[in-house]
Amino acid sequence: MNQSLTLDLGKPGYVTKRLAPMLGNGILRSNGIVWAQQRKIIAPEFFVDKVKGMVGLMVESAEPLLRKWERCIGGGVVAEIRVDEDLRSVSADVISRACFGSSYFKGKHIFSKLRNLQKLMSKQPLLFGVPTFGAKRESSKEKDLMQMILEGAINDRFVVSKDASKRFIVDNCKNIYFAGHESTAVAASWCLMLLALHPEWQARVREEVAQVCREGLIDAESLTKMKTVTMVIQEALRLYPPAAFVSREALEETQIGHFTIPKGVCTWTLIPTLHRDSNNWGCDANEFRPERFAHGVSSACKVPHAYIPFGLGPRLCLGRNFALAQLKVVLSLIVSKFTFSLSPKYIHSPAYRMIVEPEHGVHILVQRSELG
Ligand code: HEM
Repeated sequence: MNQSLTLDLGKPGYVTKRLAPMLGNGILRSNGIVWAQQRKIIAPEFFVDKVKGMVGLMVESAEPLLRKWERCIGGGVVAEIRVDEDLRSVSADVISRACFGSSYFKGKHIFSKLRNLQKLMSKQPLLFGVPTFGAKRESSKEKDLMQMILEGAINDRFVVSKDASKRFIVDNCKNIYFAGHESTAVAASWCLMLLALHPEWQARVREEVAQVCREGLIDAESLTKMKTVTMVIQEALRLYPPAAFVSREALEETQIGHFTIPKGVCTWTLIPTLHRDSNNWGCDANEFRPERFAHGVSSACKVPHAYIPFGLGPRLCLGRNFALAQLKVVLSLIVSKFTFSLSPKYIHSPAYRMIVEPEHGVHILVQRSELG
């Protein structure tokens, strides 16, 4: 279903209607030719080369978290920290700086309003996902993502009037924030939970980061060398994929393989079910074993197409490279500065809401690492 190229399969009406006040007509809820056009304009801004240029700002965005945790430990040995909100702030800051050229901390009131809106909406069983946009970075000559996307929109024959390009930009700012902020933060929380539970993998990650980051410097080149970190992230996204499902509606009668899907019928792909299928992953499907990804996804399971934390096919996540880079930066910084274990306060309860999140948060006990 997800691999089908037909524009006759789209986001279901019942989902898009509810998300309309939050997402306007942006890429997440649009279908058909309107979606194809938006994708064409936005996609190039998330290509690997563009993301490489954002690693520096990802590191900058994570620094306040490191300083905060340092302060929490203070003169003591160990501090108990609930990581979720701190990771959400990092994620919001990264996306805000990268896309909108402004700092999360400056636009905090906008974020909290949008988060409240998302909290309300996540009480309804929907898909995954929250939004913002802010003022332009005053002094920077660099173009931020949104400026480039806006230029793409203005130069595009489909987005003709000034009003249409304004609408396009505002709606897609919300969409990118919605799609990227929460999901990446939650993925980072799950990674920390699993690393807290598996000190042997924490040690391996710490060792790798020390080896690949010369003088402790994390840059685009060092990220490409982080094999262990990548395996840990892949395994965390397998066990706790932030997007619980992808859904499609047949906008017209559609043929998929031997099946004829009548117009108006909705289909769902349940990602956690695929990711824990022992027929595909083996009898240890429910266990945390990052080494299964040592030779890539294709060797980790029988049917690699059933590993879809970022979806599959034409609507594959646009922010995949962005999210993976951010996760590597955040994890490698935290693991190189701190050692941590799960706090007795942690209650394991993955909640299947708009995204699969730890219902009671992730509490860890943090100490300064000897390397940090
Ligand atoms: C770990 C983090 C993330 C996960 C697990 C994730 C997951 C997904 C999934 C499963 C889809 C496909 C939805 C579908 O087929 O219906 C998707 C789409 C999308 N994602 Fe992500 N995502 C993440 C991070 C991001 C980030 C950081 C951004 C942007 C900066 C982003 C932007 C988008 C956009 C724009 C789409 C819609 C693509 C389209 O409909 O053409 N995502 N994401």
